Amino acid sequence: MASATTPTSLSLLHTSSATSSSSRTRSSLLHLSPSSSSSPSLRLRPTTLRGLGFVACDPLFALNVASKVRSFGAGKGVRGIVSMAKKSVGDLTEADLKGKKVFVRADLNVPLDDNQKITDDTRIRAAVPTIKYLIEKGAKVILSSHLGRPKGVTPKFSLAPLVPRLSELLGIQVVKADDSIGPEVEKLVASLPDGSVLLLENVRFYKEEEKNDPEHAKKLASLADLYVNDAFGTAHRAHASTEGVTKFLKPSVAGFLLQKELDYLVGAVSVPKRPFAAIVGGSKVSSKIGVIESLLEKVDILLLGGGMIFTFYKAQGLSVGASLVEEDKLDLATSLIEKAKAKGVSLLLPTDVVIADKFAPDANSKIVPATAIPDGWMGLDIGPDSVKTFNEALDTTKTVIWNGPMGVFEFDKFAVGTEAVANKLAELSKKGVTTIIGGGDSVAAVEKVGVASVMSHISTGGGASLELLEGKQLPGVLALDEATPVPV
Ligand SMILES: Nc1ncnc2c1ncn2[C@@H]1O[C@H](COP(=O)(O)OP(=O)(O)OP(=O)(O)O)[C@@H](O)[C@H]1O
Ligand SMILES: O=C(O)[C@H](O)COP(=O)(O)O
Repeated sequence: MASATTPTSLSLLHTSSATSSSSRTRSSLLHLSPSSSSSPSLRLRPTTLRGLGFVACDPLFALNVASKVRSFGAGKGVRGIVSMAKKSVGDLTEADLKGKKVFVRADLNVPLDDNQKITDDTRIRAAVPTIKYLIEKGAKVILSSHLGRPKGVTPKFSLAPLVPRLSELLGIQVVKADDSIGPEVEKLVASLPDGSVLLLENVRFYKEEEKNDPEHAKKLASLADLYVNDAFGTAHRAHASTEGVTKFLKPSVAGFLLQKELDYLVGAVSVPKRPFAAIVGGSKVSSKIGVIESLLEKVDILLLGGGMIFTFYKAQGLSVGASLVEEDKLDLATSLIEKAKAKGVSLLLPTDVVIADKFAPDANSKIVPATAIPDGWMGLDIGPDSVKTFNEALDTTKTVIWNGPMGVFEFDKFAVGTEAVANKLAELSKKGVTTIIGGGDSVAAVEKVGVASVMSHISTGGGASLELLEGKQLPGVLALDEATPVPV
């Protein structure tokens, strides 16, 4: 169990001087002096972080890594190591595509307001390059997606509101089917001219979709000659339109968006330019255990923020007032700290926090050292000293991945730490650091700050990006055809 005593001089996290089999270098020591009345004295000893070596790659991507790594990260559009493992839509030529019916699974699961207006079209825009490539090569695109989690046919989850924006972005009128299988759809498919797009109705209107029913997959597949999966956000689901259809359609290849997501979330993360830092925030440590454990195998620096830090503080014997704590995860927090130490990863926890007297946008707030959170107050953001330290650590890096906000960024008063991280990453990105925003609320934060366009990569996946960062393999990706190996 964690010690319940408050240390007088707490080394919140120190890195190991132990050497490991990896040639990563690490050092930095974060000292916290709880006796200090203002902010704790904090010293990040000069780091000697240098990008020296590689970590072990996921087996799927081990092939040819060494030869590809030199070119990786040269900029957007680079075909990195990961995309080499799966056959790509870019491998299909005009001869392969002209006049062919191509079943494209995209993730067009976009937010709609009460008037059925799209409030964020990112996922539609992200699907455009693959569709454009196909229509320019004379293919007949049969486009499919889910929207929401309907139980049976539900008009408010129809894909109809997406047609105008899709047509506008593609520069052609997209035809919409009222179903995703059946004779009416078959008729529409038969009448498609080369270079056109037919949007099927929400594939989740059939329960067989999520059950990955083989007969249903066969019906979807019967509409087309070949298959392109570009639905990264749904690639962690083994559904009929993401996995099942691949059994009946050859070739089954990856779209450009799927490739790019894998290039960054697996490629850049497995073989990063070093030093490599991860910033992990969000509400609970329990939902990020897999991500933290997996990243500890790969990073040189790990910065933690968000609600989860209070479980770490408590595990270290600090008082956390009314802050969010997962009592049953105290041992886990301690073991993650130990693991970081053993791996030689510099794990930095915030040294000061913004506390509030209630969980509300208009709460009274103040900045206190992490060691001095009064009873009844809750930490809702990281403080300015922490931002400074995080920035200093980030200044040493060449690759950064970020998942999860630093505080309750939905309330302006407690959005400062999250926005500071977003701005820092934008600054680093402009200097050539590879910056990857790993989905979920951190994407929303980056967009709120208006720096989304400068990041190296912003994931369109929530659950899918988390699963990838946990080191899991995605069924929608695994089902695709292997690429022809490239000689080393
Ligand atoms: N100190 C805190 N106390 C309570 N909640 C917090 C704190 N810091 C951040 N949060 C909340 O954490 C939430 C995000 O946590 P979550 O674990 O869902 O992160 P995420 O990875 O960005 O999202 P997702 O899992 O949807 O991809 C936000 O709603 C934010 O308000
Ligand atoms: O929004 C998402 O994360 C994807 O579209 C997947 O949706 P799902 O969680 O309903 O499968």
